[in-house]
Amino acid sequence: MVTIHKTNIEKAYDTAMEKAKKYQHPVLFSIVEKIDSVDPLSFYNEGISLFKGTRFLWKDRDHTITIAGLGSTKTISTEDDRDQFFAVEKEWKRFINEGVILSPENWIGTGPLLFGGFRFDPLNKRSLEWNDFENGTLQVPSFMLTKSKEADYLTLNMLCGPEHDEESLNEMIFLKDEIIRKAKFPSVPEEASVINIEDYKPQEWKNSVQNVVDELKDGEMEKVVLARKCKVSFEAPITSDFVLDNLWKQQPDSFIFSFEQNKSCFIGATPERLVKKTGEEVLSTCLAGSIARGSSLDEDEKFGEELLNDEKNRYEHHLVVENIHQALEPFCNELSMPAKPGLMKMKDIQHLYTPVVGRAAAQTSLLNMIEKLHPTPALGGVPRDRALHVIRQEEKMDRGLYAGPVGWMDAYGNGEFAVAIRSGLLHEDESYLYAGCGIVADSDPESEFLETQMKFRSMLRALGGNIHG
Ligand SMILES: C=C(O[C@H]1C=CC=C(C(=O)O)[C@@H]1O)C(=O)O
Ligand SMILES: [Mg+2]
Repeated sequence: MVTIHKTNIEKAYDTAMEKAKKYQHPVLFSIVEKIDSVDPLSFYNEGISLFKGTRFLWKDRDHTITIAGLGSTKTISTEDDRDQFFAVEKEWKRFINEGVILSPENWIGTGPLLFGGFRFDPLNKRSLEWNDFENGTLQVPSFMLTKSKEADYLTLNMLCGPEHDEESLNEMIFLKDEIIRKAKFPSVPEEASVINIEDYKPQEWKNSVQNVVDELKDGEMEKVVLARKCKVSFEAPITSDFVLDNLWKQQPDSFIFSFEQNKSCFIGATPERLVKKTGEEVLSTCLAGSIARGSSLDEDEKFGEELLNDEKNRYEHHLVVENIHQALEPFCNELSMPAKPGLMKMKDIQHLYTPVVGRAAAQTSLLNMIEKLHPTPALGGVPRDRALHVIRQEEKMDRGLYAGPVGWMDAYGNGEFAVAIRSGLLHEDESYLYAGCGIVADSDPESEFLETQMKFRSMLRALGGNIHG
């Protein structure tokens, strides 16, 4: 990777051309600049005519960064389940090392950046609705807005090679300026109307929970997370812009993500961080154990206290804490977490929550940690492989990217991946929503079912479904 700290575009472009000649294939050319403030939703919406099917948006739950991408300069996808994280890392490193980045400073989340997600279980049978996504699907956008607390930045990524000329560079720069100019006008996404919401075989799901409880009572497993889906149909095709706009307003304290691929979009607002890396600093989150929000402040506090002292939920949570600690320990010089969980309150639900903070050892990458962390017992179970086997048998569905890692990483090793729950797949005039819960030997099928209903609410509301409050 050559990083040029001069605003000399032509000189940098010539360097990229020389590299392309040397490697005998096109290489990445990336330009980063500071820009005046642009609304990320307007930027995303501005891409609807030229870039629909290749857009993404990410906002973290701490409000430190928002990233929106349009177009695809490079796609890295994995078909093979073996070593998929290693394969992505290898291809990504090669791509950025061969390229040229023209950036005044190496700002976090700017320049070439890989955004995408991984299927929850690459070994499970695929179903048709997930056809637009591979096991791992990641992309480097062509135009990207990064909004941090300090400033807004615009990145232009393109391939430059023997068959590309300076004209394509000028065209890209012209297009970039046009997008920024037009994104200054606020966007108004097209509304959608829900015509039907269908729960998939609720009784069968409750029976599956009972089967799993019976198996857990035998004592060979400790926890299995079972999920179910529902299908929402619309009068006309639904755009991700509409759903994103709603999530943005309704779920300010969640990670918000949207990831378009061809005619599909995987979208959601999740409270759960898998792992974040900024320089050496590592953050992860244990999130498991749930209860409703109260209808008054008093009731809400009472529910919170109940959750903090509930043995079944504490056990559900404890298994996640233990597992995340074990997974991260080999990668971190320091690792700490509070002795007891606290509460994380979302609009429709509250959870037991334990933050984990660490300092990464040299050479540790985000993907190294994801490989060991995923799936945590908040989405898989304990022991992991046995639980995954039971999930395949009992759920009888394809989770796709639901409950998988979704997020980004930049060329400097910073990045963040969330656990893609409270999410759904949009496809033309249909949408599939997914929600699951941690089953332990004490679980009751009826209350677990009610818990999944609470977890559907955020997406149903964002789709325009009839939810009160
Ligand atoms: C599997 C989901 O939630 C997980 C995360 C938090 C709490 C959970 C629970 O209490 O069961 C789940 O482990 C979901 O939202 O689909
Ligand atoms: Mg639970």
